Amino acid sequence: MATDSWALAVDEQEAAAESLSNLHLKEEKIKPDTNGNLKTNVISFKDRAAQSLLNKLIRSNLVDNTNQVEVLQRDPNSPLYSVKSFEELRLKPQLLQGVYAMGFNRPSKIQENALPLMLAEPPQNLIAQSQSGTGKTAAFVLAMLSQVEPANKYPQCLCLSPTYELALQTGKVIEQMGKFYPELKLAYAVRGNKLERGQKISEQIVIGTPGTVLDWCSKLKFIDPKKIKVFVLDEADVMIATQGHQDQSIRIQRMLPRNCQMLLFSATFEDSVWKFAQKVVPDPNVIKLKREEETLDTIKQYYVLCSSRDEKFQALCNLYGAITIAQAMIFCHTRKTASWLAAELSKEGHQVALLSGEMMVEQRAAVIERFREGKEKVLVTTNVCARGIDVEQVSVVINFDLPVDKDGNPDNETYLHRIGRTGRFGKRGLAVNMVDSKHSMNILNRIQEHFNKKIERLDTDDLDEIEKIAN
Ligand SMILES: Nc1ncnc2c1ncn2[C@@H]1O[C@H](COP(=O)(O)OP(=O)(O)OP(=O)(O)O)[C@@H](O)[C@H]1O
Repeated sequence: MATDSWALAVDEQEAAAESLSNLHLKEEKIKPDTNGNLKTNVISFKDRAAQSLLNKLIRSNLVDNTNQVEVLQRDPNSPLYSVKSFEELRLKPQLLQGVYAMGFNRPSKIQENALPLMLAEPPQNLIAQSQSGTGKTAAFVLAMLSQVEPANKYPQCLCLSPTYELALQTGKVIEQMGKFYPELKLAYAVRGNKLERGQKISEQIVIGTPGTVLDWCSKLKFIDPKKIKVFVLDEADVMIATQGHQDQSIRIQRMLPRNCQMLLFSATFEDSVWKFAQKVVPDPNVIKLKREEETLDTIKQYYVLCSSRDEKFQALCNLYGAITIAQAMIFCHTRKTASWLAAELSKEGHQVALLSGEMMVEQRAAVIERFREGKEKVLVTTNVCARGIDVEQVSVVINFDLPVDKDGNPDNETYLHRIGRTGRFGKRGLAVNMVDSKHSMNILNRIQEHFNKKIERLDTDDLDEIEKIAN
């Protein structure tokens, strides 16, 4: 696939403007409504899409996963077929070359089961759920490239992505994996990619956002939907966060021929995603990869009693004075506290990175990358930025503020995610919670009760005690 053959005639300025506004991830402020109730702090479409893009940008390889795969076959009588090598799939030679050129040696867990189903004859429909980074994109790209006939100069594979940026990321994977097909071309159906009315496009694969793809299939007739052989709906959980996308996706699906293969992928499977998936994919096979259980067993948890923000800062300095901390992540409740803390720590001579909700996704990815490389030793962040970040060297996690949900109750899930950053892969980690009021003591007690794990008190004025816990 030649790079110059790529039909990305996007109006650059418009796209860039859309990108800036779309990815400006905002932390929603919790404000009481007229009745004094706290407003729901829903994760918005923008947040989900930005988080997904961030994960893709910072991920360097497959997410480690040792968990069970559940397969629900449409025909329960057919034998379960899984592959341990790409050769077993009998891929076309150009495609096998593409796979190896990407550095893949063997299929990932989800690919072991999904690929034989997707590449079966006749092709099977599939709904697959598996956490981000487990190889879903690569799997459906392989399915599309296996079915496409480059000699036929019309769209045969259609892939829906929630945003322009996510479409581009998937496009890059198609480009890399399909590079040994010289005739293959890809078109981006995204806002700003203006084509002549009445024109039919010759690219064999089209990837785009639902609104534009719908226009291209119906109003503008650039694509003949009846000729589509593979339809992929990626990131279904992000997609359904906007009502419009759901309706548009379903309308596109209805234009496709009955024998078109339908594939849907999602990182999570709430009820709403599942309902949507069933509308889009008739007679599906279903594959789920269970999430790796995070536990707190290998993490020593402490709390420090303070009476103000300044005291919390002092306690933090005492900790740093007493023990050697390879890398630490410090969580604050608001952006303002995070900026203040980062500035104070810098004044003390620490190399600090600040991850803030007002940064764009690309900037955040760069900060995380630097932290991963060890260029900074402390990462100060608010919760919204830090989901899913894996940094192996992080030995200490500090909750400068305890995690609370929209109603001010303890957010146990977030606590687990934050603390889980330190004790990965069986390593022992240290977590320190700063408590500065009766209210936060109450939150801490409820977190202890929830996990049924004692959080010990630590006196940060007692250097001997701190040294003991570090060993
Ligand atoms: N079989 C494989 N062997 C080695 N690396 C792989 C394999 N499959 C995928 N990868 C790599 O692992 C990373 C994650 O894969 P991929 O993007 O397909 O995951 P994903 O589940 O689609 O994630 P997301 O939900 O964020 O889109 C990528 O860097 C990809 O190149």
